[in-house]
Amino acid sequence: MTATKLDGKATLASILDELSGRVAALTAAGRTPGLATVLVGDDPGSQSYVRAKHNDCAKVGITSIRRDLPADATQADVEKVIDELNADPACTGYIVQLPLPKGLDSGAALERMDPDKDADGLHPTNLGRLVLQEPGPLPCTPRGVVELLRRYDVPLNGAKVTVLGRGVTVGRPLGLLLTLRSVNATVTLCHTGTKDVAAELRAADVIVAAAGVPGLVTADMVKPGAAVLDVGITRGEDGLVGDVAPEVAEVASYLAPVPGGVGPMTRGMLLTNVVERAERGTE
Ligand SMILES: Nc1nc(=O)c2c([nH]1)NC[C@@H]1CN(c3ccc(C(=O)N[C@@H](CCC(=O)O)C(=O)O)cc3)C=[N+]21
Ligand SMILES: [Mg+2]
Repeated sequence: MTATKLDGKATLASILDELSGRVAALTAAGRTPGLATVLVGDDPGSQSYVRAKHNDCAKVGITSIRRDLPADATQADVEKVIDELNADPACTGYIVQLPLPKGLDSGAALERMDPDKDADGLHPTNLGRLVLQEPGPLPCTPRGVVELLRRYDVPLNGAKVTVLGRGVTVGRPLGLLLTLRSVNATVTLCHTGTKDVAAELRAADVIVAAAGVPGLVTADMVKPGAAVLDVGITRGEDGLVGDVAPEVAEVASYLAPVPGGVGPMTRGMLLTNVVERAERGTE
């Protein structure tokens, strides 16, 4: 078997195309959405992600606002920018690019955001809304995983999904999203305390690997015909490396690779969150 690629790059292009029409309608009504990014420091990876997000905004007609702070910015500097964005009517939603430089408190920064402007869905209020199955912005990477599977007609209703990793941006919220009534998957969330990860993986119809350990998932751990989504990103000497070994493509039915899989979907869901917020209006 050679897996069908779950092509996040092509899917992002479709999503941006769909969003363009919705943004045009908002703009015609005088309500152009605006996405802001808060970037602290000069980590090249973070700079490139932020640049990509602004390029996406330009493609669909979302106004983009960049707030870049130097690496030696203080917590008070960051919080001042957050307060300004909370008050700025041109900013429909925004993100604080993570991780923040050492010494800054990202939890305190996130909590200071207006939860209704949280384009990432990572504010405690929005994570709480997800637990309670109340409407709100959904975390972008988990939403990207579910949306990518939906667009390729990979069933989740009743499926056994094994997630590797319990991080706050992917694993834990993904478990919550997959178990919503509207998705209806059965989830096993594996972490460093899991006794037999290979056995949990072999039982899965869908595997989502978000451990950040290069090559962790090998072909012998995958049930033939399973769908595998790689969300691990490690910056290696020759580019990005995922958690999934390349030979997994020989046993999986579908594979979302790194790069070109879930990463671009994360960006698509960020813009979707902003457009949805603009469509709802600000009350
Ligand atoms: N507040 C916040 N929100 C985030 O959503 C957030 C963050 N902080 N910090 C860092 C992580 C990482 N992340 C990615 C987004 C897009 C790609 C992406 O588009 N990747 C492409 C190419 C990447 C490349 O070539 O460098 C791909 O996988 O094909 C990857 C990773 C969002 N993050
Ligand atoms: Mg995001």
